[in-house]
Amino acid sequence: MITMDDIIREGNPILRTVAEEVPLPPSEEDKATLKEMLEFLKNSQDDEIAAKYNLRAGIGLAAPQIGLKKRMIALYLTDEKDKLHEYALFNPKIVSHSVEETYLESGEGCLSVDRDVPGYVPRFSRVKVSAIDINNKPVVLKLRGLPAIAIQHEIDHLNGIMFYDRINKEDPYKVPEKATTER
Ligand SMILES: OCN(O)CCCc1ccccc1
Ligand code: NI
Repeated sequence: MITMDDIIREGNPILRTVAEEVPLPPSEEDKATLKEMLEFLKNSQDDEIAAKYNLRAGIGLAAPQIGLKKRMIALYLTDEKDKLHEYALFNPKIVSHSVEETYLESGEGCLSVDRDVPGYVPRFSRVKVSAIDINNKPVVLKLRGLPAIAIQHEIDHLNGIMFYDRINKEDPYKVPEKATTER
């Protein structure tokens, strides 16, 4: 199982590389890895398992965070309407997005960043993402709210971008002009 020992921390150059597309159909090994990434998220949100293995709770994970320069991400979270968003995706791509921006009022964190970095992280309010699922089926996701924020955070990891790269350097709490607040 994936534990915090497997999570690459900032300073490791892997987090600053552009990950490679996964050749399709995905190999058994890549499918097993993607399943393990999703399993990690579920474990990290299970109080007992998280305490037993000292896991930090995460709603998303990108393959570079476990040292793999491959375009694979997993998401496991519920949105404000209590809908579960459980995704294990190969080669995700934002195909369109709103002009409108949003940001988490609490700011963002990252399993690869062992420190608080305060400030608003501007994200597109709504995104349309195309990807290949674990069964090699094409999927198109239209997301808003926390799921939209989370998938943008993960796709950023595939492009070597950390959440704090997007915080306004002069004024971290400057509200992005096209923004609505995500609480
Ligand atoms: O890359 C995933 N990860 O570091 C876990 C935290 C993910 C995350 C945290 C806040 C807002 C969006 C996404
Ligand atoms: Ni992260």
